[in-house]
Amino acid sequence: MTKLLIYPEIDSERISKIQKISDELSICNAKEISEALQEIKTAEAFFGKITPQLLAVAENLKWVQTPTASLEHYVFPELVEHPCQLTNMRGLFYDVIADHVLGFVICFARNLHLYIWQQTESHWQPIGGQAGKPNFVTGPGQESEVDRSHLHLSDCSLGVIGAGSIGSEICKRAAAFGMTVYAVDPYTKEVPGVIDEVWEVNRLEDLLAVSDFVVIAAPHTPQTEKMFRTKQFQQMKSTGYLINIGRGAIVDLQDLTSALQNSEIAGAGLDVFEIEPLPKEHPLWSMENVMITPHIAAASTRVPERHLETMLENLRCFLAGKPFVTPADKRQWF
Ligand SMILES: NC(=O)C1=CN([C@@H]2O[C@H](COP(=O)(O)OP(=O)(O)OC[C@H]3O[C@@H](n4cnc5c(N)ncnc54)[C@H](O)[C@@H]3O)[C@@H](O)[C@H]2O)C=CC1
Ligand SMILES: O=C(O)C(=O)CO
Repeated sequence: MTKLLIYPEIDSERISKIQKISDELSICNAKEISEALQEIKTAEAFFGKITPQLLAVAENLKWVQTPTASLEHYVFPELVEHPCQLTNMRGLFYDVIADHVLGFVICFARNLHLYIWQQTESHWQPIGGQAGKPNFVTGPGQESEVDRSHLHLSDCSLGVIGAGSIGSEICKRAAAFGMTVYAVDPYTKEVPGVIDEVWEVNRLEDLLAVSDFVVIAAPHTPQTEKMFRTKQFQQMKSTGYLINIGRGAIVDLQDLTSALQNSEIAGAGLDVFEIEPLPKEHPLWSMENVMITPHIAAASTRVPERHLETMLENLRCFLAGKPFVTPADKRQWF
């Protein structure tokens, strides 16, 4: 028998699906920490939030599966040193988060976020153009200078930080809209059919300089923490937009706020924040060039079943002694 401890507890429907994997599996779905502390002594596998307290009494632990893709809240020094293997939930959210990002991009390109502010006041006001009239058509005697307040997406470029499962899907969708696409990543070398050469991370400055939309799709790691400070905002185009669906800790919130207040960048689409929930009094809430979603970019009807399937697939691998489908590096946090 192999013992799997689950803590915090999950619903009985998922438990019965897990149990179907093998008759040789004994599952403990612990409700209370006292029960988890007792049961982890003999468990070989753990699904949930491992803590130093739990790990300290685990005598037989070989595998820990986290319930999230990101690992910053799951990794601690004793776990790094422990011989157990760690798996995460990456690779489940690629399409839905890419859709969310393209939603931000299209709103900014077409000013939909601004028109929604106007709509709340029944205010009919074309943005940009001459005397409030957009000059998408020029006639005799009219000013022919191009009005750049509504962007043509296929003239725009998008740069992604982290071309993993989510990042590469963002690249594919942006390319389908005719955008020029760039990415930096320490491991991914190409995005098939879209980017022949993903740049090394030391070319971040180059990516920031050429991208109209800069998208963070990387994990929070010791290397990415505060990757975006004032210097990086100054390296972006002043007409550029930042979109962050990776992790809040990658962007210094104060520096981002100042960059927006000083018009160093044109706007931001944010799903994740250094402080969550974003405090009610934070100045970002009232900036009309900022779109905020409350860490829900992964919300979707399909994600729960993918979540369970990833867990089951890793469990099958564990029982069969095969390599996991989502192995994670405890030192690198992804
Ligand atoms: N907003 C939300 O609700 C959600 C956010 N996420 C975030 O998205 C992240 C990525 O998820 P997946 O694409 O599924 O993971 P993934 O593991 O497939 O991709 C991560 C990519 O980031 C790259 N990377 C690592 N260090 C980097 C660095 N220093 N600079 C640039 N790239 C770097 C990796 O090489 C990898 O290609 C997660 O770690 C999590 O933080 C994930 C799910 C939901
Ligand atoms: O899995 C993650 O890292 C998430 O942010 C889920 O929303």
